Amino acid sequence: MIPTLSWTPEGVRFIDQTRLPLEESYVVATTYEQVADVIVTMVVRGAPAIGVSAAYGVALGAQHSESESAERFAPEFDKICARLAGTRPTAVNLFWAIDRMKKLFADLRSKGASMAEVKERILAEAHAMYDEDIAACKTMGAFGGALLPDEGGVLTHCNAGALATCGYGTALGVIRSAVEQGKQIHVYADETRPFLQGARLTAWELTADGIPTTVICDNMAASLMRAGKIKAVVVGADRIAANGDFANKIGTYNVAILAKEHGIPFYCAAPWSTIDMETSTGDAIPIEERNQVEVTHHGGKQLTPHGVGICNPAFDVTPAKYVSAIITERGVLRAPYAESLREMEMAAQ
Ligand SMILES: CSC[C@H]1O[C@H](OP(=O)(O)O)[C@H](O)[C@@H]1O
Repeated sequence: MIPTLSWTPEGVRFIDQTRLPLEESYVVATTYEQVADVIVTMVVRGAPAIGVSAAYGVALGAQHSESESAERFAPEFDKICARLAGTRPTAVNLFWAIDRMKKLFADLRSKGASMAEVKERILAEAHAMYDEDIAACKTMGAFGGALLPDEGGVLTHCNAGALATCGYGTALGVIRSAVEQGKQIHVYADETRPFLQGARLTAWELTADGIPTTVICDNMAASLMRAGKIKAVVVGADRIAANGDFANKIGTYNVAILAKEHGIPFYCAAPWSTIDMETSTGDAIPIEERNQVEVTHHGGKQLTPHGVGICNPAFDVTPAKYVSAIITERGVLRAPYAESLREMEMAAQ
C-alpha cells in the first residue's frame, strides 16, 4: 500500500509528494509545527490526508506536552489546533478532524483526565480516523466502481488517490474497484496545472497498479470527449456544501461543464468527512489562493515575464446541477442533493 502517512515513534512520516514521481523520499515531522508545515507546503495534500495528518499533529503536540493534566494542557491544546487549522482553508476534512479532537479533549477535560490518558486517547483517535478513512475509500470505491462503464475511457482531474487519503483513494478508489470488478478501464489523467498532481501523482499511482493510463494536458479534455474517448468522469472533492455544490482542484468546473455538454456522467467521490452541512452552497466555500510561483515557475525555471499579473486559486466550485452522483461510503446520492444529503445525514444519527 502507498505509505501516504504513518505514525512512528519519532513522529509522523510522510512520503514527500513534492518530489514524486521521480524521487520516492520521506519526511518525518517530529513536532505539530512541522506537521503544519508539510500541509502548507503540500508534502502531504488531499482533503482526507490533510485531515488525518492534522489529527496526528494534535497527537504529536500532546505527546510532547509537559503538562500534568488535561486542565493545564488546555491552552496548549488550543494553540496546537489553531496552528493546524490555519494551514489550508478549503478542505473541510481539516476542520472536521480538528473538531473531532476538540470534542474528545473537552470530554477528557470534563472528566479530569490525567495527561497520560489524554496522550493515549488522542493518539488512539488519530489511528481510528486513519483506519476509518481507508475503510471509507474501499466502501465508496465499491459503490462507485459499479457506476463506471464495463470498458472505455474514464477521465479524472488532479489526484484523488491513495496519496490524497490514508490509502486506496476516493476517485481513484472508484477506478481501482471498477478494475477489481473486471472492468476494462483506461484512465485519462488531467495533468492538472499548476501543481501537476495528475501528471505526477495519479500517473505514478495508476502505473504502479498496472492500470492503463494516459496523461493529458488540461486543455485536451474537450476534444477527447467530442471524439467519444471518455465514457465517464470521476473526481474527488475538498468540500461538498449542503446543496451538493462542491469545491475541488481548479479546473474541475471546466471538466464538469464539458461532461454535461457531451452527455458524459460526471461523478464526485468523497468520504462523509468531506461533506459540510454547515455550508449552504458552494459560493460560501473559502477558496485558497496559493503562491504565484506555482504558476510562474516550472522545474525551477521561470515561465512568465516579470511584472505580468498572476492568478493562482487552488480550487474552484462545481454547481450541483453538473453532478450525476455523489459517491460516499454511506451510499450513492442523486439530485436533489439538498434533500438526499439531509436524508443520509439524518439516517446516520
Ligand atoms: C481525495 S481529496 C483530493 C483533492 O485534494 C486535492 O487538492 P490538493 O492537492 O490541493 O490538496 C484536489 O482537489 C483533489 O481532488
